[in-house]
Amino acid sequence: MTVLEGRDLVVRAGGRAVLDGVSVAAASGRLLAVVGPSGSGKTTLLSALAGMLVPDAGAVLLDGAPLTGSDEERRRCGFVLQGHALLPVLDAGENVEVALRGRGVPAERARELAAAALDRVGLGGREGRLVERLSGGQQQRVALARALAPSPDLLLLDEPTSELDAATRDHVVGVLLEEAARGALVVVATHDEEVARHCDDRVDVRDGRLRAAA
Ligand SMILES: Nc1ncnc2c1ncn2[C@@H]1O[C@H](COP(=O)(O)OP(=O)(O)OP(=O)(O)O)[C@@H](O)[C@H]1O
Repeated sequence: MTVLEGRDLVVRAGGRAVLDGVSVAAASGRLLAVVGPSGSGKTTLLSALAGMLVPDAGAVLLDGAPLTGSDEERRRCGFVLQGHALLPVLDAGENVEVALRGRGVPAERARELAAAALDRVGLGGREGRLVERLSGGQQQRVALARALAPSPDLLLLDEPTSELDAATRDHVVGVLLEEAARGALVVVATHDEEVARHCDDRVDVRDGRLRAAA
């Protein structure tokens, strides 16, 4: 059982607290939605939980121990960040393979796993397409495939469906539920109530604080 916990997180930026004492816990086998409108603090919370942003106060604990930023921690975690951070001059398959090769997966196996991950997100057969030639929604799904492909213990996803039409969004939410069902801990930041509705748990963020669910 994996537990990721943010305790009393405070993040200050631009002269104010953009996270102001937020506590949240996510567990393996469950899909947690972090819900809130634009600017409410979702990205900041996810970045802190991912260990990419050190909070000004509070702590992030993985299985009860503070994050250390170790390679082992990074290997256990898959991310989808806003902006996707794909390599535009590589093709879709290569972008996914990079994450696998970085975890020591041999080249041929990485190719197979990348193709399978792209297929899961509805991009089967598009491995050879240059990322810079893909639509925003397709790029978003390549980023998701890259996060999923190594079967990480934790998946932290910032608005992974924001550029998708309703049918594709629903398909992707189904994939996230499958990931939780295989035992992954999945946190998804979203402003989309349709996404939140399918999640096991939710927290609502407003102006950097948690509030009771809408
Ligand atoms: N480095 C920074 N300097 C100043 N203000 C910041 C900084 N980072 C974030 N903020 C502000 O903190 C607030 C929360 O930002 P955050 O990106 O976490 O919100 P969000 O809920 O993810 O919004 P969106 O869905 O639009 O990405 C916003 O008002 C943002 O302008």
